[in-house]
Amino acid sequence: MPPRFVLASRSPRRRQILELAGWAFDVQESQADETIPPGMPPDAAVQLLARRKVGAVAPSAPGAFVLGADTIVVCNGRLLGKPRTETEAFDMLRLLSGRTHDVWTGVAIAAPHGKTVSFAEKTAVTFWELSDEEITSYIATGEPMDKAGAYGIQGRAALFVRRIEGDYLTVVGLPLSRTARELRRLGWPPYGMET
Ligand SMILES: Cc1cn([C@H]2C[C@H](O)[C@@H](COP(=O)(O)OP(=O)(O)OP(=O)(O)O)O2)c(=O)[nH]c1=O
Repeated sequence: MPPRFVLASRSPRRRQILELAGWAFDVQESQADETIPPGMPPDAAVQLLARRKVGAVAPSAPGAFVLGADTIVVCNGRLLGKPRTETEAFDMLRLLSGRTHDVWTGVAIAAPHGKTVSFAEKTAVTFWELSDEEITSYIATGEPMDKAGAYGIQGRAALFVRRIEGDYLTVVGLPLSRTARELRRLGWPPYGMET
């Protein structure tokens, strides 16, 4: 039997991105601690969290490829995760206004033979200046609350973006082309299951 592929995530975006590759996969929510050790650089932090997400699911998916990912926004040396309140979302968007920030996504993949690899990708995003009214009406859409940096580039916040440098899908939560290349080295998709 060919190995299964399990996406360890509750994020609908990651599922949709992975669907672009055309592989059959299952989704399993992972409950992992998302606290980052103070002072850890962002590329290491997103890989650590992605590995934790994989580690929470892998024991219940023996013999499968298990993939987990984590996204954070870094602006002016501050690491921004998901906002806990609308006030926090406002402060994050105010910080991002008129500036260039980095979006880091870490990916971890556990292969059936027991090895786990991880990597991180970065995309730089530049926002136009945002007025307080723009920020307030964006927060009222509800879009910011489950997203790192309090915005979703794939939604209304597309209107905030002046330029990006890097893979767009790194911002949405999964750098698909790099992921596919890493997976190929680990033997996915198996012979005969290529799309
Ligand atoms: C910056 C940005 C982030 N995001 C999302 C991607 C991630 O889902 C989320 C960051 O939170 P994560 O903790 O990376 O992921 P999650 O909690 O949504 O899902 P899981 O841990 O179960 O895989 O922010 C966007 O959808 N669009 C964007 O433009």
